[in-house]
Amino acid sequence: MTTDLGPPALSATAVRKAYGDHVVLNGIDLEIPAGSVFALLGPNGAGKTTMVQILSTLIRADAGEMRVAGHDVVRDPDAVRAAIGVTGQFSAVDGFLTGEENLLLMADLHHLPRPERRRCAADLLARFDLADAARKPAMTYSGGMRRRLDLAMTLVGRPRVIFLDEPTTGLDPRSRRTMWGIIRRLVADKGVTVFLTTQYLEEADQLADRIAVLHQGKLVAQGTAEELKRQVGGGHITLHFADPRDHADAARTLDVMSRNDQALTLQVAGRGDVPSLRALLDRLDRASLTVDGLQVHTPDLDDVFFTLTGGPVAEQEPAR
Ligand SMILES: Nc1ncnc2c1ncn2[C@@H]1O[C@H](COP(=O)(O)OP(=O)(O)OP(=O)(O)O)[C@@H](O)[C@H]1O
Repeated sequence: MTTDLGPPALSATAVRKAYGDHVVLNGIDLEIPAGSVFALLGPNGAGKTTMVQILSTLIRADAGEMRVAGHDVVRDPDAVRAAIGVTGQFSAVDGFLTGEENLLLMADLHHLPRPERRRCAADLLARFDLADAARKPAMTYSGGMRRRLDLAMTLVGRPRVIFLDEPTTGLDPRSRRTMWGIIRRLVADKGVTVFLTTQYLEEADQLADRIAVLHQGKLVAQGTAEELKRQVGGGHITLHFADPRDHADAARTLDVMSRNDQALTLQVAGRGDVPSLRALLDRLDRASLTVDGLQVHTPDLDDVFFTLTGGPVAEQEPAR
């Protein structure tokens, strides 16, 4: 399908994949505009890697139509391979080679003209903050450096669509943020399309223009982070009381979602904006009840996942 923004960078219709009677993907439809970041969100075992492997021509789907960078995945896999880059859980980095050698090897594989090889390697090492470590064997790199090198190697071929399969799994929070910055710059500078898989709701929220939630072989929701959060409805406010009598009286006065008699807390529905907080506190004041403290909880993607799947983000077995 063609949109106002030109043909999508990636489209998929009714994609299905099963291993024996184990249905991993059960009718997946996707359309990703060029130059955007798309996040496929799901817990361990949801089928994210399987989807990436199918779209990047590594394995065949049982059914479905897919186009990547304008090419049919089944009929024209070579053209798809030439247009994409994939960094996955199994890195292409050779630990015995230095960062620079890894990049030069990649430049060789892509038949870059000789003078351009060194220029390309130097440029990528600088961009990915690896210049100081360029001459050290990759096996001495930290997890974050290795991921950055892996992504840099993918860029040597100037892909138009990049698949990042769980790019920050196992990284510490600081390395994760560095990686996020790199991914954002990649899209802003080069206009490439990023297909990202993640089990981190915050990562999808931070990076993606659009998010799809994969659960038991199906996409149970698609939209921007804001749209998904809206589906969950409002947030809630937790009120803390110091006096058990105030706690009990407030529980009778207010429309309470839940109460904790040990912690002396009450949860009430509400967006937590200033007028509704003022109204809530006025109501307690009029009843001469003293609130010790309060917390506002605005809905996040964790709530979305909980609402859509009826459970927390945890390892799951796809539908059989
Ligand atoms: N070659 C295979 N043969 C049989 N089952 C497989 C094969 N590859 C994957 N699976 C199963 O398909 C399901 C989806 O796996 P997949 O790796 O796509 O999930 P994922 O969402 O990427 O999870 P993770 O975050 O753990 O990588 C899992 O239950 C897995 O065991």
